[in-house]
Amino acid sequence: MLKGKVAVVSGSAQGLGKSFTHILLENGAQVAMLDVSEALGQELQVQLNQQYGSDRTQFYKADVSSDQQFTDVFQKILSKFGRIDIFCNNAGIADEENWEKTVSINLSGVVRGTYLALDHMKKQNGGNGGVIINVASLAGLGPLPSAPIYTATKYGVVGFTRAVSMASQVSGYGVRINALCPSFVRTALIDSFNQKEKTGQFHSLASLTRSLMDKSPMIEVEQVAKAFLFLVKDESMNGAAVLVRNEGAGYVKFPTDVETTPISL
Ligand SMILES: NC(=O)C1=CN([C@@H]2O[C@H](COP(=O)(O)OP(=O)(O)OC[C@H]3O[C@@H](n4cnc5c(N)ncnc54)[C@H](O)[C@@H]3O)[C@@H](O)[C@H]2O)C=CC1
Ligand SMILES: CCCCCC(=O)CC/C=C/C=C/C=C/[C@@H](O)[C@@H](O)CCCC(=O)O
Repeated sequence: MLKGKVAVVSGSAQGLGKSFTHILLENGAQVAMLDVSEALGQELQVQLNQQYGSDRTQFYKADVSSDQQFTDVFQKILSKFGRIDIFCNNAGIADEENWEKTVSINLSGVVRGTYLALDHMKKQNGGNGGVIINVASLAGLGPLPSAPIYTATKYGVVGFTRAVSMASQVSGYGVRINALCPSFVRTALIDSFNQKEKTGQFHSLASLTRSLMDKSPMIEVEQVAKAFLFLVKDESMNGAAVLVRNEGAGYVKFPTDVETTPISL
């Protein structure tokens, strides 16, 4: 049970973030929801108040690519709930045309959220420790050719998570940091690969993405939420990247030595 724990989930107004919010509430936590979409966030807040009671959730509008907005909302959450134990950097987009925006949200937003959370949670600052979950993707483990920028941000999230989790452990922060890497999930974001204004110069590769989808059948948000909860609860998990596919979930075995084929120079 997570009773007495306070969680923050970014990008929680719909899709995966909404399912993470539900599973946290079902397990007893209080949840601060953060999203750039005020309409969807407020609508969800009303539903959750009816389902779980009015003291369990609070919605905050913020854009994770804005340092000012993220920091201000973080302070508001602390003022209301008094503590943060679980922090999920989930907000993300797939926009190859406006690629700098994709980097600002998918990678810089995750770094920003992780550092804000670490600063509050770490035992050296009087915090209680806790867990941070960064939402990457299968595209952070193997390339999605139609989306080089999306792929780069997700590789970045996996690399950042692995390094900062080690830094946290070695520094004795008492904060575990893990990455969640789902395959294709049935959410609004998945339509991005069909939209010319999002795919930009690689629109012609939509059929390649479709064939990858045929190989990795679509999963439902509830399947990913179970893996999310596992990473929240299992105290042995730090620096892990958990891949969630239709056939099941598992943590990635990264090589300790990089194998190379020699070349003559
Ligand atoms: N749907 C999929 O197939 C997969 C998604 N993911 C990742 O999961 C995460 C969630 O994606 P989905 O739920 O599928 O997408 P979604 O589009 O259903 O939900 C994303 C949410 O993030 C919010 N958001 C977008 N930009 C934001 C910003 N700048 N600041 C705050 N909130 C913002 C949106 O308003 C929306 O509510 C993303 O990081 C995505 O890359 C990873 C693997 C597979
Ligand atoms: C732009 C559309 C939104 C995409 C949202 C996702 O994050 C979906 C996840 C997609 C990733 C696909 C990656 C494919 C990788 C392949 O190169 C290959 O390495 C995958 C190997 C398959 C496996 O081991 O399951």
